[in-house]
Amino acid sequence: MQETQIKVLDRTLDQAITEKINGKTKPLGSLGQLETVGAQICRIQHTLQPKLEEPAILVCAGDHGITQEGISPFPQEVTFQMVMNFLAGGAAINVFSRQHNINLLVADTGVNFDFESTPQLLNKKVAKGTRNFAVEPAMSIDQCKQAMQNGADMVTKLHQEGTNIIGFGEMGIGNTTSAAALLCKYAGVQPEQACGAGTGLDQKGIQHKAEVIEKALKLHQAITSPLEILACFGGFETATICGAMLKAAELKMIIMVDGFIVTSALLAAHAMQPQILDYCIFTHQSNEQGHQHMLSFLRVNALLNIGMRLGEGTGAAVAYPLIQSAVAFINEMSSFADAGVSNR
Ligand SMILES: Cc1cc2ncn([C@H]3O[C@H](COP(=O)(O)O)[C@@H](O)[C@H]3O)c2cc1C
Ligand SMILES: O=C(O)c1cccnc1
Repeated sequence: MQETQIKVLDRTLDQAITEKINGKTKPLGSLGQLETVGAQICRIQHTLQPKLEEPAILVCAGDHGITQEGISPFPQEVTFQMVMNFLAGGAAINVFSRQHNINLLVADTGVNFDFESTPQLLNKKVAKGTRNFAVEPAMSIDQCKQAMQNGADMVTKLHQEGTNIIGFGEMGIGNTTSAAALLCKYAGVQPEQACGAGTGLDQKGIQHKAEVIEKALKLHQAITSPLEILACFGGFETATICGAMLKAAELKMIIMVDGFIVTSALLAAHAMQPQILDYCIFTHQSNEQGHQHMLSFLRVNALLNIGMRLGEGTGAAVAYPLIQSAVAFINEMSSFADAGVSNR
């Protein structure tokens, strides 16, 4: 993975941005988080006329050795079956991306299946699934770096094609366990707080998942560097998304952060380069309980909290119109002076 260097945002336009927003025909602050997001996009793009161009969502799929521990109610083959569903256009993320004209890309980052080669599926397979982190690190450092580089390459290409806003999605049976372990390591949260139902575990299942993580944390307690943590507990899709996010921020793209799994990839990226947060819009708060711990650790608020807990990038897709509204009001709304409306 080539080193990325994310710039801390230039804040010299901050006062002009605030004045522009406060000059609009509305009571101060009355557009709430749309104002915060609009200002953030102005800052990222260093302009008072922000633009969203060629929005994209990149869904990364990968399989997880940790499924051997019985931590998901669904069998591993659902990962490749859902990839087929993405390619056929029938998954939730297909529907919402079509609805909002978002360019949807799907990558095999490490699925345990031999797909027929098709231009619709980006082949970024590092291996056919990670190893079981209850026994050994999920991937080697080289594999982790390879996945991160693959993510960076895909983002670079999209950037060259004109994309300036990107969301990430994932598919990988077992990946809520991996994400929970990453949450424990990066944020110091306890397994019971980090674990949730995932695709639908009952209370006993959640307890078992927490125990699996607790044992794995003990086994790998010597591991402390951000990259080693990602390699030990992450998935190929998570590592790919981590590298992709780092590159997106370096290229000054807007990053739409989805739910629990995608935020676990961001925890890794944040541990490597904390300034990445300036480029992130948190689209929704997942109902997977650990997600609230991730958001509090990062000290951020999400735009939506509507009980979603699917992944695939669906939170990013459904929140995209709100981001469009944030940009539209900044560009199109009249000021008190233009409209002849009396200000206080
Ligand atoms: C049909 C189906 C579609 C999905 N789309 C996303 N996920 C989500 O659930 C999985 C993680 O949950 P766990 O850790 O409990 O296995 C991931 O693949 C995630 O993207 C799905 C899960 C299923 C079953
Ligand atoms: O919030 C998520 O990303 C999520 C939650 C449960 C299952 N899969 C994904």
